Amino acid sequence: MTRMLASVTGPQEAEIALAGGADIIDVQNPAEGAQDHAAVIRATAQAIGGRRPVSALAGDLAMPADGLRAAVRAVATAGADMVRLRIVPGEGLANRLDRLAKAASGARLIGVFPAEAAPGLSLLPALRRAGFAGAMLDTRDKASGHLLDHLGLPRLLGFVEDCHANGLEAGLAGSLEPPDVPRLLVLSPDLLGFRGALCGAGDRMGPLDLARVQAIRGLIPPDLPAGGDVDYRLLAARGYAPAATLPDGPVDRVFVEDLVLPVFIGAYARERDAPQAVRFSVSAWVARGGRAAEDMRDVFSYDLITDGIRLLTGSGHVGLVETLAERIAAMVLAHPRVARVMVRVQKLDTGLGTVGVEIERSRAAARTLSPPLVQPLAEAAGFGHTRS
Ligand SMILES: O=C[C@H](O)COP(=O)(O)O
Repeated sequence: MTRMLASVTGPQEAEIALAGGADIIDVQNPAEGAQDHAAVIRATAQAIGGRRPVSALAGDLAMPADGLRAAVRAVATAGADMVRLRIVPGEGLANRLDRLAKAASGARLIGVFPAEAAPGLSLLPALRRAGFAGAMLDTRDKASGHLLDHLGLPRLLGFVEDCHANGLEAGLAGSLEPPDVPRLLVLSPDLLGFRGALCGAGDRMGPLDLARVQAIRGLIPPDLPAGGDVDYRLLAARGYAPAATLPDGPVDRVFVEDLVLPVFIGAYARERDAPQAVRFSVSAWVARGGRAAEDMRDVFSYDLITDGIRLLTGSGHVGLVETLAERIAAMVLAHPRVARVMVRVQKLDTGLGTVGVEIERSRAAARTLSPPLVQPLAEAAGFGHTRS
């Protein structure tokens, strides 16, 4: 399950976030330098009254040890259930983790890595040993771009997997927008964090907007009730659909044409030394959700195809174009809304003209789409250990 964190400036916005369905209320002054951060946290926690967990930033891990512990204690005693600490790149950070959990007195500690710097994942085991509950990636400089501008899908998948391997929850944030949500849900993070996308005109300095909170909420499927009614429109954002929509409903062809990427591919020894240009074209015949497409919840995003290709080609050398084409087809068919897929893989640098293979694969008629519907794409496609 992925939870939605909404950053708010105080009690008033907290109520809007709550009404819009946010799972975690994060107290954060987007202008920084809040006059009395602890007082705002206390007022927000009191207003929320336990209806949702409250989170708040306490400071930087680089702060002097005594000051850091005091900041963690102040935020926790003000009522935060989750205390976020920025992790700035640098040596000796592990030494600063001592006694932080005690200072947090029961609140869950979350380390926030800046997405702009190559995140120092070697610190994850130390975070776990120090009693942290999770780690997040977030952009520190909000003018520097979106999370995905700084780190590609393979790196983000690696972050989520490394967190989980260390027993930590994994969070992702950084000027996320609605089209980012289905792409990131595929990675199965425990948390997606938002501020700018929830504010009027997408300006994180502006006031929280209920309709925008609801729009983001609608893209993140809530926990599935066991055997209860499921809103499949929500699941569609994650690429899932009820069995009833296949194979009889209307079908759209979602396509990617002529995506060219450098790929380590080929059976010759020399083809292991350098990547070569490979062109990808993919068509996916996708069951419509039974209504006209109005927003991201109604579509199977072509981003899911391009992201999957990037993840697959970033996972090491592949011997044959046929192997790569099969993996891409399996990856696309891992989305239950996809009934049929065509994959064309063309090598452009062989000196023999354009060579390659084109395959078509269909969902086996016998394959059911019964629950569990929510299965990470990365896992379903068998590339859960990729790195770039
Ligand atoms: O963790 C949540 C942050 O407040 C995200 O803020 P942002 O969406 O404006 O980057």
